[in-house]
Amino acid sequence: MTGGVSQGSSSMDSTAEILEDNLEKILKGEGLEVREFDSVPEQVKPVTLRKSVCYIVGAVIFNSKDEVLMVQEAKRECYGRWYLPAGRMEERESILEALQREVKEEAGIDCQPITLLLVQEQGPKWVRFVFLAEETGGSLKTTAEADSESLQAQWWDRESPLPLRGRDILPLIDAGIKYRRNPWFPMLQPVDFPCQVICQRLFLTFISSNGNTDTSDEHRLWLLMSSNYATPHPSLPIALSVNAFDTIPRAVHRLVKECVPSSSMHVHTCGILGVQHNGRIPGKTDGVCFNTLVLLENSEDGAEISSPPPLEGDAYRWHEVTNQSLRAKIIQRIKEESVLPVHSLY
Ligand SMILES: C[C@@](O)(CCOP(=O)(O)OP(=O)(O)O)CC(=O)O
Ligand SMILES: [Mg+2]
Repeated sequence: MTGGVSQGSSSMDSTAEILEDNLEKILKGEGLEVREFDSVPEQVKPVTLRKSVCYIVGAVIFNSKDEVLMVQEAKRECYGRWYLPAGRMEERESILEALQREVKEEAGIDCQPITLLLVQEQGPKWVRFVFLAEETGGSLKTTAEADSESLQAQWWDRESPLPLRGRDILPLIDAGIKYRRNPWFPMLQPVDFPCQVICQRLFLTFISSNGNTDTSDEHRLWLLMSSNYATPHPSLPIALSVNAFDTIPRAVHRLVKECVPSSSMHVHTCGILGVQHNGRIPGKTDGVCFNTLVLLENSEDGAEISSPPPLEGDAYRWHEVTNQSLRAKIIQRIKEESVLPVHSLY
């Protein structure tokens, strides 16, 4: 969260307004600067592409006959087998530039992203950004154009037999079909914000449960806020991935464990609201900030809970969202799971 610090009641309103504006931005998939590490640069080791982090992009592209674009691999270890156009990001690339480069190199096709479809991760050492994209030009790579990137590209009807490099692409294709039939979350593109680490900005919510009623306007909703003084305004907490295997849920659980002593709480990582990356300066902006929607639930079924669990220490506090429209939006995203899925492969 950015902006000046203000004092007094009127400025309290401006603080609340700025906070609500920032929450709305995150909900819309927009980005916010990550300023939390500005005051403690020594505590944070920037990540470096292809050394401490590896990002992969993959494209699910359909033609008018609902066939999916596939490329035949030229690599020795998977020679002649078929896969989605996919590959590792290179230095100074944005995520979208990597997507378009890989599809062009491997399939000969120009493409535009429709939306991020899925993020798969095993911690910073392996993060795969899967896109639903559409063909905008170029021409299918033929065997006469075979090179080290691929042997050729073809449209696959998804039924005829095809020797695959890996069956891991089948659920990715299914996700593309499902999204085209029923876009269950708003289209989402990465946004250009520099970040030196891999972290999650937690949109961590707690919803009061008053027994059995299910009308959203009867629920109260709180967000966990950080009292981090490096940022001029109340800000959402940032969970840092601290090693190569630190997946998003692990980093989230660790932060919650730090501040919520209550053991009857279940932490549900709902999914991703936004992806912030820049990548322009190797070793300085190779990080990604995932704006992540998390729900803290009381694990005792049916318990009537009217307020969030107490917090340990003063690093965090609960902020009740009293703006009814904003509250309803947040509750709707949670109930409908209307977020970019993140599959954390342990
Ligand atoms: C890494 C994959 O998702 C496939 C994409 O990477 P490539 O092996 O095709 O890399 P490039 O040579 O850059 O195209 C498979 C995996 O196991 O991670
Ligand atoms: Mg590849």
